[in-house]
Amino acid sequence: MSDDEFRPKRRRVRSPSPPKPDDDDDDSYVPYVPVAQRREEKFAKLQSWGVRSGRERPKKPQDDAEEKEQELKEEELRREKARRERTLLLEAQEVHKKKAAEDAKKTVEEKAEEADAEILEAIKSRRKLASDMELAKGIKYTESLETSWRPPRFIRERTEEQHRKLRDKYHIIVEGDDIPPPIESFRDMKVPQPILDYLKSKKITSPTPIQLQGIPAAFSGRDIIGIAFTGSGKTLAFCLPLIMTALEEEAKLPFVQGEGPVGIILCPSRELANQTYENMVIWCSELAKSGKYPQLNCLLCIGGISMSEQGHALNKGLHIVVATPGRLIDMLEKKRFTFNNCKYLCMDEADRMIDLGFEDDVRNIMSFFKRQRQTLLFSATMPRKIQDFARESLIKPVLVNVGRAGAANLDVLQVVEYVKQEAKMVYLLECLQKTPPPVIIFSENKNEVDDIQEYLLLKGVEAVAIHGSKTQEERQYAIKAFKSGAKDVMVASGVASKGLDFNEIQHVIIFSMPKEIEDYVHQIGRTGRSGKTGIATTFVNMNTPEQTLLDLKYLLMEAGQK
Ligand SMILES: Nc1ncnc2c1ncn2[C@@H]1O[C@H](COP(=O)(O)OP(=O)(O)OP(=O)(O)O)[C@@H](O)[C@H]1O
Repeated sequence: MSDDEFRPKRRRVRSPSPPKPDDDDDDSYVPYVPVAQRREEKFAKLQSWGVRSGRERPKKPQDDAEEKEQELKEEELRREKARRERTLLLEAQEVHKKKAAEDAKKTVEEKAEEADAEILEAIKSRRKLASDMELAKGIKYTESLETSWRPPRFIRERTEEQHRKLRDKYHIIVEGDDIPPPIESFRDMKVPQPILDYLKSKKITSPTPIQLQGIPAAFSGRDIIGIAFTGSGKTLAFCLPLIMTALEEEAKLPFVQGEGPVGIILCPSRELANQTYENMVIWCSELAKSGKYPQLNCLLCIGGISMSEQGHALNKGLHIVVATPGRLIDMLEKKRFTFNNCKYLCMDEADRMIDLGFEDDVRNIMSFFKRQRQTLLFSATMPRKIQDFARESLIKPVLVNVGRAGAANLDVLQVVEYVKQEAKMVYLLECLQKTPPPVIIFSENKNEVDDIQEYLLLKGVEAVAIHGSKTQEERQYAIKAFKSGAKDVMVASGVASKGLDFNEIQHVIIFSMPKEIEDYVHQIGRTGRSGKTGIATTFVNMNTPEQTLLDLKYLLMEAGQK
């Protein structure tokens, strides 16, 4: 008998099956098995015969079935995990191999340079606006998204010099490569007729400077950083391109339930989201009413409203979502809809979205995108560091700047008054006499907002209040009452009212000066909208920080104010 034939018999000794009686002398060989192991084997054997330790309850057959099922499930999970790990490993190996092949071709200097760039890139990418997936896979898009839109021939035939002259005429500053031409009429931009008719009915007949350059750039599929003073019509500039994209996608293949959205507009506050959503709904219904365009479905995705109210929008193909970050993430995580077909992302008040607290949320939202998107960042103010950062995160962006970023609207007369802290309330009443209503009063502090409202109500002034701690209903009621003219004065905290478009505000009173000058610009921007003039009165005193006063001084000088 050879050695090979001999060994398996030896191993059999350890097997739980009893030795065969006719086994010959091979069986007399019993290798040493440590006590602990023997004990374990004995225990296992007893268990397989159904004997259990006293502490364990006797098992019922259904327990066994459950246990088996559990085991199967665990096994399946283990296998799934192993499969995933193997795929990741293979991918990593593939990337590594490719990189090694590329590296072999490079000189030492090139490699050193690349290493430096990588370190810099790693630092920057911590704050990049790209999705984690893109960052992880090193995906870098270099070309803007293609759209079917082209400017009319007569505009395409104009020279660069003619475009420049037109931009100068409207004080539009642009930066970027191959900038699409400015277009002076909505019709020449090929805006659908039903929307043209609707805009005309609202006395919106020719585009504002930000629209004139921003819309052609956005229609061309370009990423945009759009900066234009408050009340200059930015909303239309970023909503119309999304409508056009949605129409184009719907024409290719109509959306059915579970598909969409095509694009998303992110806003920093519920009120702003609500306002933009309402505009979107009107424009889309004008299109559908005409019978020449399909119905585009919009969803408002903000905290404080129940999703069942919005259920109807999810029962059909979804085209447009207007959202605040928190609720949007919630909906995406719950898979109420996906970004599989989403190719348009616009952030309103983008500087605030990136700078203040929302950054992680924004990055989280980015991680849901599965394909290249067109990204648009709009705001009245855009600090340089955010501009630079945004520029790096976008693809071949076009920067459109109407008036210096952060500059105040020149249609607002800015008055700054020294008012002692304890005299503010009383002076406020006097100040309200400067103009007829409607008037907005801003304070940075929620309690102060409540105190001012209470004081005004006591003095017989019809005032409503809005700040972050009010419920959604209270906030909506206040906005509605003020917009409709039922209330003369709105007292508001800066954050809650940013970007809101109220009709013909005569006077903005800044009861307590915000620390950031950008917030001041947004607040005074509630008046002097769409070409009308307004007054802003700001109270300052010993409590106002010196830096804030200096910023204010430069802003006033720049705006040519006293
Ligand atoms: N081309 C236009 N001609 C006349 N009015 C317009 C035009 N475009 C928009 N408007 C009107 O101007 C007002 C302000 O527009 P919008 O709210 O878009 O300003 P904004 O630039 O977004 O301001 P903010 O920075 O405060 O959010 C709206 O009532 C809008 O209907």
